[in-house]
Amino acid sequence: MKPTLVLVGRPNVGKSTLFNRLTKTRDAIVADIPGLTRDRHYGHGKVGDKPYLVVDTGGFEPVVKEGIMHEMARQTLQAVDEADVILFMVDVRTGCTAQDKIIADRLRQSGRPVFLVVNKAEGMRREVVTAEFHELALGDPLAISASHGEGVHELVELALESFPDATEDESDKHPKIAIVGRPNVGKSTLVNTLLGEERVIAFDQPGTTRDSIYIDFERAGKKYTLIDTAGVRRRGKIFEAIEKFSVVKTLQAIEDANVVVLVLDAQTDISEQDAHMAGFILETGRALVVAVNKWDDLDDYKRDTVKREISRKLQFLEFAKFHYISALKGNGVGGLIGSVDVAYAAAMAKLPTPQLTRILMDAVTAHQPPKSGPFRPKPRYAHQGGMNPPLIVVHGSALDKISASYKRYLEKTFRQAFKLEGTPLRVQFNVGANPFAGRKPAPLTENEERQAHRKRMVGRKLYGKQRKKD
Ligand SMILES: Nc1nc2c(ncn2[C@@H]2O[C@H](COP(=O)(O)OP(=O)(O)OP(=O)(O)O)[C@@H](O)[C@H]2O)c(=O)[nH]1
Ligand SMILES: Nc1nc2c(ncn2[C@@H]2O[C@H](COP(=O)(O)OP(=O)(O)OP(=O)(O)O)[C@@H](O)[C@H]2O)c(=O)[nH]1
Repeated sequence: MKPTLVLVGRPNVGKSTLFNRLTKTRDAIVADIPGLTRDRHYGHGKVGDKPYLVVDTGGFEPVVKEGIMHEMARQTLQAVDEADVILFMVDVRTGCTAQDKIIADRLRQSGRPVFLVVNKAEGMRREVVTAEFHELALGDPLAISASHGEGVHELVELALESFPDATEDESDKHPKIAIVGRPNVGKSTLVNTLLGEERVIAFDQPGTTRDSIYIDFERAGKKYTLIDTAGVRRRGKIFEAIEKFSVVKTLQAIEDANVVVLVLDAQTDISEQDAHMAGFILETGRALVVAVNKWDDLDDYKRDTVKREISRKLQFLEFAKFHYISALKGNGVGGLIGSVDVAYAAAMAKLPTPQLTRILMDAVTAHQPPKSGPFRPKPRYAHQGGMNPPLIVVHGSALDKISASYKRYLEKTFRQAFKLEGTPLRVQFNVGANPFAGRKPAPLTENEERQAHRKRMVGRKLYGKQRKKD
């Protein structure tokens, strides 16, 4: 198990900035707006040979009794309880505040190891920076600058001193799932239901989930990593910067995932935004499972209407499996994960060249590519060019003359033959010079040999008949 560092502190002390530096990602939204980091935020990092996990918590306002701030405080406390090391951040520019003292008390009670981190101390003398924070009684304050990177490496080394070096064992061969969708469709509820605990704040207010978070979990003995994302929202005046960021983050999460779960809301119309997001998923080539959520509360008539609307507007997602679920009640969630497994397996499938070539040749025998002018395209063999999405590269001559419909025919044939469900599939034609020119052709399989022989015999007979006639 990797040690977990948890970043705690008032809003705006620089937790997201430090988080980014520790994980070397742009995962957290950094902006000068208090309370922006609204969710727990998980990342991986490494110092020397020691890997660690980092958790960024929302701004800790322990005195708030209700509403989202209260909810965040609850989440923070949960993270604190799970921490191996707590990095308690304070801000030298605001000095030691009453709130810092309340948090310090709470952290002392937790009994976890706490390092007191004084941030925004770039270019300042250490003694000056740390003096006033001794009163928090959490040991020697450590001065850093998260944004300039000063003192950060030393801080992490110190924090991880008592943890052993890594023995590289964790294999990453499990699905990374991004849960995406418009605000309020029920992403957080779905994540909660999947995890069986209230790890992500679910709130009835658009834009509750502002940052993406990465969560490892196990279900039925299988490992998964879940990426929960901020919803894509319409432009508003005040939060425009944040919204833009959220869109980017959704897109990044899709890129980062193997399998995307697109959540739709059955109780509102399929919007352009839904379709745009679906289009983007398709473009990235990620495997996809669609969750039509809030299926409870709908009568049969409405269900019919929704299904019809979906098949009309999202026709281009026909490769994906659709699940009609209630994240709130937990209905259909098991089946959804089943489809994630299937889609992941398809996205990562290994397609051996001999098998691909055989399927290709059978397809060509059954139905030849139509002539284009004087040319008849002649596919000869195929190999796999990539995964997630599976890419099949077809070689042969005059392949640039292959029609779109013939391409679709080949796609369909490969998809069926390898049972590739839930993932886009790309077929590409190599129209460049034939790398096998001048070489011996690939050896035929036994079956192909037999078929070729039969064809030759038939040809000879026909030719014989023709000659007799002549
Ligand atoms: N001068 C200086 N500014 C910093 C430093 N670290 C962070 N900041 C700035 O402080 C502001 C808040 O930083 P964030 O990382 O968003 O703070 P946070 O604690 O995650 O805030 P919440 O998301 O509100 O909880 C941003 O404007 C940062 O650029 C630093 O080391 N020096
Ligand atoms: N009836 C019904 N309501 C649901 C279901 N799933 C979620 N909701 C409700 O929909 C609202 C929004 O749910 P969230 O999980 O916060 O939605 P989200 O997509 O994470 O929203 P953002 O954080 O804004 O992006 C909440 O009031 C949920 O209780 C469901 O299956 N059925």
